[in-house]
Amino acid sequence: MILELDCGNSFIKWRVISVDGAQRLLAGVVDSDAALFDSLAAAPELRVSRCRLVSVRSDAETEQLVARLRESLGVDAVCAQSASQVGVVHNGYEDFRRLGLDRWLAVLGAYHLGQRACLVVDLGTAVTADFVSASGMHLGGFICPGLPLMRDQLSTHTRRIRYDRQVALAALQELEPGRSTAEAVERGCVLMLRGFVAEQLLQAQARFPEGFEVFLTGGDAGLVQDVVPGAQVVPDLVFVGLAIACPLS
Ligand SMILES: Nc1ncnc2c1ncn2[C@@H]1O[C@H](COP(=O)(O)OP(=O)(O)O)[C@@H](O)[C@H]1O
Ligand SMILES: CC(C)(COP(=O)(O)O)[C@@H](O)C(=O)NCCC(=O)O
Ligand SMILES: [K+]
Repeated sequence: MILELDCGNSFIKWRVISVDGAQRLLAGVVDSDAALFDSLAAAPELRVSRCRLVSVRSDAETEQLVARLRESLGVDAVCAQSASQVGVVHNGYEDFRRLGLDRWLAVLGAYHLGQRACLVVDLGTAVTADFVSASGMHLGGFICPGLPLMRDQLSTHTRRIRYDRQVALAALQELEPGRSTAEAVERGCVLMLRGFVAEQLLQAQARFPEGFEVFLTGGDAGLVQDVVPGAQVVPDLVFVGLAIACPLS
């Protein structure tokens, strides 16, 4: 079995696949290393022989996780590294090492699945949009705060924006003008995300008149899905790219 990890700024997405990559056996989302090891310990008949991961966390945090994986599972995790090119896909950053590895893998995964120009939007702690041309040139992208950051900044920098988490979840049942603080903030922030995605779509239409695929991924992809009716929502997009960047021969 292969254990795959996508370590974002807020959550670790993990999954276990068969060695030939054909079957997805287990999967989960956890908010800490400790919770990851608890989930793995509770998994029935887990026999991990290989591990690969991508992390946008600090090198120290990533090294600590790799060490714990070695201790508890006896595997040496292969970590995705920055590259200026993988196959025909070229990294478009001035310094390719500065492009977030999750973005790079999502770009690789999207181009692999789409085989033509792509717009890739990843909605997590931060929201990122990346453009890839039909020939595989990554043209760069945009970064803005994601839903958790927008909502936290509002409560941190105001005195009276306060409401509880349960109320927040209920507020997103619809997007009518809010009639409570929770509704006004939650819906306002979701409309920011939706407006961002709509703008990226316009940019892709102008940049790729010959047509393009839109890929949405990340924990909040569902909140913007209907802004782009033809979009493919691929929760595992980073893992698709991880398998390409880190083949386990
Ligand atoms: N089941 C879930 N578990 C955790 N976060 C979720 C879930 N469903 C939606 N979300 C949303 O997804 C966001 C995290 O997305 P994710 O792509 O995991 O972020 P990151 O990669 O930055 O850690 C959360 O802030 C939350 O708004
Ligand atoms: C933009 C990000 C913070 C997104 O992280 P996430 O929301 O997935 O946790 C991450 O890709 C990152 O740290 N990037 C480095 C900066 C850059 O891509 O230019
Ligand atoms: K993201």
